[in-house]
Amino acid sequence: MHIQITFNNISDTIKELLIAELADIAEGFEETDTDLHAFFMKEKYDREAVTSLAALHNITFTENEIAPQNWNALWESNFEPVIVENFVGVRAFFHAPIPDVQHEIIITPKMSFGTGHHATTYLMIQQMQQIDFKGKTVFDFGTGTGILAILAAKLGAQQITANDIDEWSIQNARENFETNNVTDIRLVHSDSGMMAEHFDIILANINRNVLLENISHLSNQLNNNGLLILSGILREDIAIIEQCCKNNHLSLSGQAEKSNWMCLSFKKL
Ligand SMILES: C[S@@+](CC[C@H](N)C(=O)[O-])C[C@H]1O[C@@H](n2cnc3c(N)ncnc32)[C@H](O)[C@@H]1O
Repeated sequence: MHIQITFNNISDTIKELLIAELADIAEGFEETDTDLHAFFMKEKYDREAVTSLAALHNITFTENEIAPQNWNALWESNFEPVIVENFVGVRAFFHAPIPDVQHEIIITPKMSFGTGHHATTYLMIQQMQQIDFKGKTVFDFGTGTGILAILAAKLGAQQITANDIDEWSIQNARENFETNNVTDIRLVHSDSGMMAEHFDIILANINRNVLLENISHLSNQLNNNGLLILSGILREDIAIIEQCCKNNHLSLSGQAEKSNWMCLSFKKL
């Protein structure tokens, strides 16, 4: 059996926060006008985490055991194309091509995070539009579906490494690299931002705590004048992230916001 949690009567902002906070343990989400349903495999369900999130946001939830779901059918029914300005269009293979965008990315997300729907990915794509990737070495820390690594390849990056803690995401990213004809990206299954190589650009859309734990590794691996683009940060966490970056020779060079989520760019001094 699987578990379905329903968070009742919540705002769109709280829905977005919950989706991001539960992305690592939930198999999928379904939204209605007022509610959010989150689906879990029984062995991955963490009642304590769900209860403390509900208390944090001052909301209620109900919990039901349900028949096993077809997660593929769930994401297919939920996945609408995403367009980031006229720069990038993200769609599934069953959608029609998106006209008038510079780069099209085809994603089969299944259980991984990274379709551009979430503000944190959208902001990363927007920031990537400002950066010259041609001939650059790139590390995509926490690649999920591989969306950012695919975009870096399409923008002309020369050598790309992508990692994820989640074995399922590694398989899914590999599948998406093949679909998008960018198969020379190196994929690593690992649980930290520590790599042996140095990079010109590091992309990291994860969350506050994983970022704080890894900023010193990321900075050590960045070439001088290299760029670190961080997303997955809430507005109230800007100061702590900025201070940690400052302590690690990284100077804030840009920031963007969407739905209370921040994307911060840093330059290695
Ligand atoms: C918010 S998703 C971002 C996915 C994609 N890069 C995007 O921008 O949409 C974060 C990803 O980081 C992975 N992750 C979380 N903690 C990690 C860690 N300590 N080491 C490596 N990957 C991690 C998760 O499995 C998830 O796929």
